[in-house]
Amino acid sequence: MIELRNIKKKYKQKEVLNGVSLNISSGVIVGLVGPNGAGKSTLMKIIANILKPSSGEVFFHGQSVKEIKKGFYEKIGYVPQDLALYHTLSVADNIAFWSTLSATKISDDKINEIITTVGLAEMLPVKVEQLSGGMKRKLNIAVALMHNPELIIMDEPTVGIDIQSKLEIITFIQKLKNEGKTIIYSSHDAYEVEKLCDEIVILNGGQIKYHGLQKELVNAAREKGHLMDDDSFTAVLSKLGQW
Ligand SMILES: Nc1ncnc2c1ncn2[C@@H]1O[C@H](COP(=O)(O)OP(=O)(O)OP(=O)(O)O)[C@@H](O)[C@H]1O
Repeated sequence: MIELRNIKKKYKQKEVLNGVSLNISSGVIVGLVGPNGAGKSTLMKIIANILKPSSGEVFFHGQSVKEIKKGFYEKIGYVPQDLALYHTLSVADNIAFWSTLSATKISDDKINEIITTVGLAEMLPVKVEQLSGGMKRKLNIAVALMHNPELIIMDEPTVGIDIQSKLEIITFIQKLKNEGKTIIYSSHDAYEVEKLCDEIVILNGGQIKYHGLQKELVNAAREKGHLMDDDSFTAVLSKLGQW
């Protein structure tokens, strides 16, 4: 579904991505992991076509995203790391605003469905600034997904929230996968990456150091001789700088 060919990205003189090539199949959840500053957010923005690479190309269903115009943004949902919400507006007004950005009309049924699924139906009249951190995160996800995209890019969507909200969001993402969505998911949380992701991509030093099944990651780390405190998934994710 998504193919990255030799993506490079420099911010001024600083090289962040240095030749990233990757294929992502439909219907999988891919965990994008790596140490702080590895370039995960940069790569996700490039896939979402909201940031241009310095060189290289992204293909969506075989077509370069440079050539796909408006239709591309209808097919993807991008959940940014920073909240993209109007804090002085109500939940309902945020939904109304974001739904107008979609080229195709989003039905009230679809909006109600997603707001109910993320547990915010009772909060529609409440201003965003009065929501808890977890509720804001859920709304941030909901507004990015109202148009029912087939590819979902989520950049640390659960950062800074309590475990209960985190579990609810995990359940919601599993539901999206069961609906056949393709999801690229960045997180530093070993628990949720292990629970959610079918495949793992490790980004470090501007390059992909591993792309394979999540279940095989611990074995791969052992075979590569990475030092781990134990054989847990958490131990591998805590040492990504070694890759
Ligand atoms: N707009 C920008 N201008 C200059 N440098 C940038 C810009 N955006 C990111 N960087 C730098 O690029 C590098 C990669 O940043 P990026 O946010 O993509 O990493 P990340 O893997 O998502 O990090 P984290 O896990 O901490 O969120 C960092 O060194 C960052 O400081």
